[in-house]
Amino acid sequence: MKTFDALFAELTEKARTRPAGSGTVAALDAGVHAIGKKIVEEAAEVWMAAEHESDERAAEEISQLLYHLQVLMVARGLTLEDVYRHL
Ligand SMILES: N=c1c2ncn([C@@H]3O[C@H](COP(=O)(O)OP(=O)(O)OP(=O)(O)O)[C@@H](O)[C@H]3O)c2ncn1[C@@H]1O[C@H](COP(=O)(O)O)[C@@H](O)[C@H]1O
Repeated sequence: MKTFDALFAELTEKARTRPAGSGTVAALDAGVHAIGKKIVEEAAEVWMAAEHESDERAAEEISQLLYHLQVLMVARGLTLEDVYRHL
């Protein structure tokens, strides 16, 4: 099962190697503004799923929000340590 740290390593590598067909590369090319809008959209979907849908759907939406947060971190050049030291 993939962890938060493993996904971040994967996305960092995608940003470095820029493989064809990567949604992450496309998102990074779209920029921080577009990624930020996606985060807001996914956060709303998390809220709605948590309030109205199953545990499975809520977990799925949360995973998507975590993914888009990580894409924003990569876009800004932030590391896991940059975030973890605030936890
Ligand atoms: N975990 C994710 C992940 N979670 C969410 N998403 C993206 O976020 C979107 C969530 O979309 P919604 O369900 O809200 O659907 P949507 O609004 O119709 O989506 P879009 O039209 O906006 O693309 C998905 O379509 C994916 O584009 C993800 N994209 C990739 N990953 C993982 O990231 C890694 C790198 O992926 P690639 O860069 O695509 O190779 C792989 O391990 C993937 O499994």
